[in-house]
Amino acid sequence: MQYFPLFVDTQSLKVLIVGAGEVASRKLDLLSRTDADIHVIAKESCNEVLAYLHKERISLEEREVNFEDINGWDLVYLATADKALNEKLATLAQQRHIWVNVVDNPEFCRFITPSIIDRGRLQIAISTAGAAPVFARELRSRLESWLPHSITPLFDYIAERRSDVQQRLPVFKDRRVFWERFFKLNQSRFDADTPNHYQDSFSLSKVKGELVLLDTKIEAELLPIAAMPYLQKLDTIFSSTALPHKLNELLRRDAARATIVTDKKLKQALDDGEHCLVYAEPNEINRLSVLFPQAKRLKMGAI
Ligand SMILES: C[C@@]1(CC(=O)O)c2cc3[nH]c(cc4nc(cc5[nH]c(cc(n2)[C@H]1CCC(=O)O)[C@@](C)(CC(=O)O)[C@@H]5CCC(=O)O)C(CC(=O)O)=C4CCC(=O)O)c(CCC(=O)O)c3CC(=O)O
Ligand SMILES: NC(=O)C1=CN([C@@H]2O[C@H](COP(=O)(O)OP(=O)(O)OC[C@H]3O[C@@H](n4cnc5c(N)ncnc54)[C@H](O)[C@@H]3O)[C@@H](O)[C@H]2O)C=CC1
Repeated sequence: MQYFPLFVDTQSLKVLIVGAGEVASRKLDLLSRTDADIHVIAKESCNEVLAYLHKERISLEEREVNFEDINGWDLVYLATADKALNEKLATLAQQRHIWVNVVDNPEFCRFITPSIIDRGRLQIAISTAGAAPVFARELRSRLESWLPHSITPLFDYIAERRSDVQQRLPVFKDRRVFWERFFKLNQSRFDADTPNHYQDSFSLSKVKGELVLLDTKIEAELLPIAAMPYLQKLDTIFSSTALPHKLNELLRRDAARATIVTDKKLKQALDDGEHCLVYAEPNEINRLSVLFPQAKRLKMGAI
């Protein structure tokens, strides 16, 4: 992973864009939605950039850029059509520890711009590490049509209720179960039923734990897609051997890990409502599937 995705707080972030052509205006379409202070320096500006000036969203200086301009910014975008100039300014920015993006030159980028699906609090960023921006754009259009715009107020609604849920359900695990129930009932819609789904998620009866069994002979990449929701819900993973890397990638990252499990301990965890995975030799998995007939035994291509 050469490029690591992270989400930057744009409040009081100082951003400079050099160049005000088509590409600069595309970056501005995204940046203008943030809280950042944006300044543009360009000899000439296209109409789209001027529109942001007229809306007072940016400040603009129409002139040649100079080396002293690359000072005192958090982020700098270089979008002039002059390759040598962009490279020189990018090198200066790097020397001054300013994060820099050169629109047509990943080699000189400290960070790159992803394709973004903007649903308010929900932000999805897609990158191909520069390999195929058009693929990123097309994946974005598919996700855009899949995620309704009403998901924006849904996440505002949820954010306002986080502390209510924390107070009403003091145990961490109960809160997770609560949110899982809520999203199952409500899906990604926000409508008149959403408050009912919210209340109903508190009152549903306590869910039972779940045991998932996987034997060491089964390769992670051959597991069916239907197995993924089980792997993503796990509270505890029991295994006396190291997990193969590919399997580990599929498991819920913050699940607890334990090496040895007694039958008694496993039963207790299930009674406590935990989702458990046991990864062990086929003989041990055979034994456990007799002992816990309700367990889901993962197989290649099917459950
Ligand atoms: C490395 C990166 C640096 C950066 O700009 O941050 C970069 C670099 C380059 N882009 C080039 C070309 C094009 N870029 C687009 C579109 C987008 N490019 C974006 C990001 C990025 N572009 C970063 C990597 C992102 C990633 O990880 O995938 C998006 C996501 C965001 C945005 O720009 O706002 C936005 C889609 C937004 C959306 O719609 O969702 C299109 C298509 C179009 O215009 O519709 C074309 C023409 C087709 C083509 O050439 O592929 C070229 C060749 C220039 C040349 O040949 O002259 C280079 C340089 C090179 O490849 O060396
Ligand atoms: N148009 C596109 O879809 C893509 C373009 N690119 C590349 O991105 C770069 C920018 O593209 P466009 O926005 O289309 O170019 P453009 O020519 O429309 O805009 C360049 C901007 O930089 C300014 N500028 C140039 N020299 C300057 C200087 N010395 N001081 C201050 N401002 C200066 C110009 O006044 C103008 O505002 C180009 O290198 C292009 O090859 C890369 C990917 C896609």
